[in-house]
Amino acid sequence: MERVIFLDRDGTLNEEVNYLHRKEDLVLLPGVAEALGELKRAGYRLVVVTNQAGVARGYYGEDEVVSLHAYMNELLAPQGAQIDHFFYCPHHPEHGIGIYKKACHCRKPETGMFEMAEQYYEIDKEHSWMIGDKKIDVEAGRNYGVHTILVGTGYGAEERAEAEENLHEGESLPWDFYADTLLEAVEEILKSNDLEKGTKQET
Ligand SMILES: O=P(O)(O)OC[C@@H](O)[C@H]1O[C@H](OP(=O)(O)O)[C@@H](O)[C@@H](O)[C@@H]1O
Ligand SMILES: [Mg+2]
Ligand SMILES: [Zn+2]
Repeated sequence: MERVIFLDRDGTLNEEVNYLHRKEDLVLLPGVAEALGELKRAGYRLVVVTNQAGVARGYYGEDEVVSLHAYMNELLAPQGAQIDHFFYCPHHPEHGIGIYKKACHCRKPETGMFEMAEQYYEIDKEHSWMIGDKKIDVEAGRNYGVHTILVGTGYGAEERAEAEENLHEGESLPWDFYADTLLEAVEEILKSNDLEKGTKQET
C-alpha cells in the first residue's frame, strides 16, 4: 500500500495570485521544494488536487493548466521534489461556461480527485494526509478519510481565524493540525511517522 500526501496547489505550494495560469506568475513558496523533497525521501507519493474553476470561468484553458503543472515539476526537479500526479477540477457549479458549469464530484470539498488517484495507487488512508490552505481542502481530506493539516499560507491564516471565530461550544476545528508553512506541516507528518515506528519497535 502507498502512503500519499494530497496537496492543495494555490496558496499551499505556490503564491496565491487569483486564478494562476501563466508560468511567469508561478512562485513557489519558501521551503516548499525542500519540504516535498523530504516527503519523497521518506517514501510518500505526492498528489496535487486543485480546484481550477478559472477554466469554467473562461479565464484560461485546460491546456494551460497542464503546461503549468509540467513547469512546476521542472522547478521542483533539482530538489528531487517532483509531484507524482496532478489532478484538477475545471468545473464550477454556478459560474461555468458550456460543459464546465456543473455540480461535479471532483470540486473540493468533494472527493472525486482523491478517488482518481486510486487508479494509480492502493492508498493507505491511515497513513495518508491532505494539506491545504482552505477549509474546503481539509473538509475534502476528512470526507475522503485521511489526516488533515491547514497551512497558514495563502488563505490559511484568514480561514483559521474565521473557523475559530465561528466555533461553537462542543465543536472542534475541521482539521487535525495547523502549521504556519508547508515545511512545518511536513515536520509534523514525519514526526508522527517516527513516533509510530518507535511504538512498533517497542511492542
Ligand atoms: O489549488 P487550489 O487552492 O484548489 O486553487 C484555487 C484557485 O483555483 C482559485 O480558487 C478560488 O476560486 P473559485 O472559487 O474556485 O472560483 C479562489 O480562491 C481563487 O482566488 C483561487 O485562485
Ligand atoms: Mg489553495
Ligand atoms: Zn469538477
